[in-house]
Amino acid sequence: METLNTIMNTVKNINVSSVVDILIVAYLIYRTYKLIIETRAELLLRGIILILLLIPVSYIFNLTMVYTIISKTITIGVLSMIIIFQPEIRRMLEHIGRSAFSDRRVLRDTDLLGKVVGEIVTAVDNLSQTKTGALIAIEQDTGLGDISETGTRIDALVSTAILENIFVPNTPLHDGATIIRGDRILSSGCVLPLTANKDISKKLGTRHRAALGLSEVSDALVLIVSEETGTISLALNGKLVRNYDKDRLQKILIKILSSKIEKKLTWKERIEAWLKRSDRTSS
Ligand SMILES: Nc1ncnc2c1ncn2[C@@H]1O[C@H](COP(=O)(O)OP(=O)(O)OP(=O)(O)O)[C@@H](O)[C@H]1O
Repeated sequence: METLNTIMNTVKNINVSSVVDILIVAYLIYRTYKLIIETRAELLLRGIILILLLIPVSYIFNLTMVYTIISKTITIGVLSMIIIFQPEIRRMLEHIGRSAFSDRRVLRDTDLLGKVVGEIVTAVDNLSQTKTGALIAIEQDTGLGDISETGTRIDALVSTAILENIFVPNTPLHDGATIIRGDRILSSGCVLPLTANKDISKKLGTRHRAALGLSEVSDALVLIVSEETGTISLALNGKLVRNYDKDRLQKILIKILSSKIEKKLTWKERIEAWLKRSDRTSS
């Protein structure tokens, strides 16, 4: 009866600010869960939940030693988690920042997007056929300004010829990554953060590890051409997918980048884009 009264009192005290409070906390928990579930932190999270469940269990069954050890080490545990999950926490904060203040960095015109992707894909395909090692990061919402400053500024329109030229072996800019923002090549010879993921194949060297590393801390699309095999790979959100051919690569890049366009268009722009599309199909 007492419990019921407490519940009723709590329900009565709920007001707008408590609803907002609950919604914000629920959103933060959801985003954290989604981020963790996509990363190597998932197994660690399961371990933490198990340990946390031990607190009430040890209390109920009077397991004094277990209870004391877990409850006394929990503060150190939280601190360690912040250190261990630093990349994931950073990504989460960036995700939140991105949703709150969406910027206009990505290409907003479908025709231009098709052209830029076409230039990149042709370059990557040609580099793959000549087994020329390459690393290209396409910026999305996470700004890559700090990364681009580690290299040499190019600031040229994206073109197959320039991209191929950049990666010619033994030329000054071929080492490191090239960063693309919108329809421009921002800079080349950039240093990317290496992944600390121990699960990836030992056969993959630092080029692939650097691509994965950047994809873990940003939403960039990172393309890799292997110097050894000519294989084309794509790193995105901490995952590496290998063996792309020209068509598949073109499709996936258009799909991902155009989904960003749709999201960022205003209603007026959406209607204009729709009218443009129907004009094209009727003529
Ligand atoms: N942190 C980094 N940031 C950017 N580029 C890097 C980084 N580390 C290595 N690279 C690039 O990767 C090249 C070395 O590639 P390595 O052979 O180790 O990688 P790999 O993954 O085995 O690729 P490949 O199949 O092309 O040999 C370097 O010459 C440099 O251009």
